[in-house]
Amino acid sequence: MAGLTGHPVLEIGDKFEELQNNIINNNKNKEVIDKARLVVKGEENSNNNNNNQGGERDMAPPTSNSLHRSGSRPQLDLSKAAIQGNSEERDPTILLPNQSDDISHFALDIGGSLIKLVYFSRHEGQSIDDKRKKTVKEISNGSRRSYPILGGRLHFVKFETSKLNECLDFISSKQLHNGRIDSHYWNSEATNKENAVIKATGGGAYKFADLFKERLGVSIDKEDEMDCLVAGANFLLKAIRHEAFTHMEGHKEFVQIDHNDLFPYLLVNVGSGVSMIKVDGDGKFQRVSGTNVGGGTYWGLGRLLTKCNSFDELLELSQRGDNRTIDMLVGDIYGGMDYSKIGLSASTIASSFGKAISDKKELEDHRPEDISLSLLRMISYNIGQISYLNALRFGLKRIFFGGFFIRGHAYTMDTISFAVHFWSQGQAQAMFLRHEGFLGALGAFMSYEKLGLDDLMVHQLVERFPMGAPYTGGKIHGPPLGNLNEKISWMEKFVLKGTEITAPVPMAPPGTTGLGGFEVPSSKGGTLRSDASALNVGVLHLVPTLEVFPLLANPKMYEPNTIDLSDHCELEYWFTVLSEHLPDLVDKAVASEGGTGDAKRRGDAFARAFSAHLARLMEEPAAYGKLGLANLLELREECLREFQFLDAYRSIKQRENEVSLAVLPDLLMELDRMDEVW
Ligand SMILES: Nc1ncnc2c1ncn2[C@@H]1O[C@H](COP(=O)(O)OP(=O)(O)OP(=O)(O)O)[C@@H](O)[C@H]1O
Ligand SMILES: CC(C)(CO)[C@@H](O)C(=O)NCCC(=O)O
Repeated sequence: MAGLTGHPVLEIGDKFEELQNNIINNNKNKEVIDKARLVVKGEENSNNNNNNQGGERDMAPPTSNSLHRSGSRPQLDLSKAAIQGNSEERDPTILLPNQSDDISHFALDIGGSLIKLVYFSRHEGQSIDDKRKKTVKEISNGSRRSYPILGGRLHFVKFETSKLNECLDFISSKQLHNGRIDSHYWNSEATNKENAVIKATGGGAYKFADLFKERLGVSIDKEDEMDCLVAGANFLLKAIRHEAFTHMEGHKEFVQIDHNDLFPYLLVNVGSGVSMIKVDGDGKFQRVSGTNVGGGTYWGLGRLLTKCNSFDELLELSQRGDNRTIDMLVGDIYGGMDYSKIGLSASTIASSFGKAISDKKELEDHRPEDISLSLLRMISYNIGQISYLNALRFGLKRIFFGGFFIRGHAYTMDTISFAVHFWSQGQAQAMFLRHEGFLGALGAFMSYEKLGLDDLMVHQLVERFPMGAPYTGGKIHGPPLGNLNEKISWMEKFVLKGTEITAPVPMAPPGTTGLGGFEVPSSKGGTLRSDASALNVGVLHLVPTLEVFPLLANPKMYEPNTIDLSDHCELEYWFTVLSEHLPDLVDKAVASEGGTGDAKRRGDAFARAFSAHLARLMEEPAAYGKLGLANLLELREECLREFQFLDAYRSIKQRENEVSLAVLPDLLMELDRMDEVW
């Protein structure tokens, strides 16, 4: 890996004030000030009057509008990216030598029902004092420029649009609108909100523009919703390994997309309303249809009919429902018989809600559970059917479904898949996306001129799940836990609650009777699991320098996970191995941190977090996407890192090193004494 040898390592800001003064005195423009803040380490001269050290530099008062506030948007330039220093390091610093500007930090999709937010953060621990925080110098045309080192994560968060204030508070609390989360140490002017512009799409980008200006002092740069949906979908399908999956009769299967054979496809975004878009390439698409019977209809009508207080409650109700009490089946009409001549079984729904009339029952005579299921089935099936008809119109074989109505919900996906399969007689395929509801927000995020994200390859994005993931089923994302202590107390709190905490369970596959007849979905647990923002979607780590082994015949299709845990025997075996080994690993981790009381507390919290992940995955192996042994081991490492165990085997290594060093002189002498034999 190219290590940029020969380029001196620079540090930020040491000569900022001095340069700034010079520049201001020289009446240069504000852009120069921004660039001048990145100064060569070791070249600080004695005239440097800047007393600021380390983090204090961040507090430098805003003096001008930063580059990323200007009309020309920032870029994340991944060209010539390389690892800085020792490439053997576990978490080596990534250099983006051609990265000059700050990058954008967040983008929004403000829909009729939900607000989706995607934001970027630098790798944890790269604080102002971090040794890894460096810049590189490049001399071109005789002028010196320095560049910050990037590498970071994409986070996904959602809020209800009716609770816009929660979203504004979140943005405020993380200072996203000030760009502070990442850029502050090389761009303190970011606190100047004047001219700050954020990208947003969805109707709310128009509707709430004034509110954003009022509350956060930022202007909204509106991006077209369809453009964003398509850009987001294309990015996910190309850059994320196993983003798409099929879901038939309770069985989930991840699909590896061939980049050269992606287009054309039909994208169906099931939000409050439904958009159907024929996608022919990057930026090449046509909205070919839509329907106003969508997620908003299910939630709106369902709320009126069942008095549910939340979408999740309504969805949960459906799990205990029996639609046969309310739907009119073919068998109800044909005296229990199939109408096989036209391919309809007795259990096929002939008319959704049809029995509500013939039984002459009032609303209160029906169980809310049955109403919810019937409604869910009606809407999902209808969407599947219309989608297929549009695919047929344009000869498309693949249909990708996104939007938060899907919500990773087994019954919804099975119903849509069934409709597509049934009407196309198996010729078309319904596929779902793990980042289902975030297409638009991702598209808006990527619309900051050129971020370089679209150039990322599958192996350069690694998805990780935070320690809280197994616990947060069904909840809309709240403010994240800030520091280590908060994380530990959070884990302790859950243990205190004891039996109330159960690992999330999947919804059992619905029974099907073929030919369109659906039986009651059976449910293992009373609670709806797998919330899309908290569980199915992790944090995407951008590792732009990762390269696959160059001699691979087909790097794009290379699968690093040689042990596939979708095989149940493998799964059980490895889960047992990892669970049994856990106490020993905790002991080693605690010892690696000196065995202090604090280390023990962190060790306990780690064990709890990792056990919760294991329990979650044992019940739903695909909860975090396709699962291989390598993912599981990486998950364990990530958990250790979350509780600040950098190397659980450190003390063992130390001991072994000491012992080795003690015998080294003797060994060398012995080698010296040996005759050279060639
Ligand atoms: N917690 C939730 N609260 C409300 N609706 C939810 C929730 N979770 C899932 N949904 C479903 O997701 C739908 C909204 O999906 P999505 O966020 O993709 O669309 P939107 O952008 O709000 O709508 P549109 O694109 O039509 O403006 C809702 O109509 C509802 O069916
Ligand atoms: C109006 C939008 C695009 C807003 O996201 C969406 O809700 C939608 O596609 N509704 C369906 C409208 C129709 O085509 O009938």
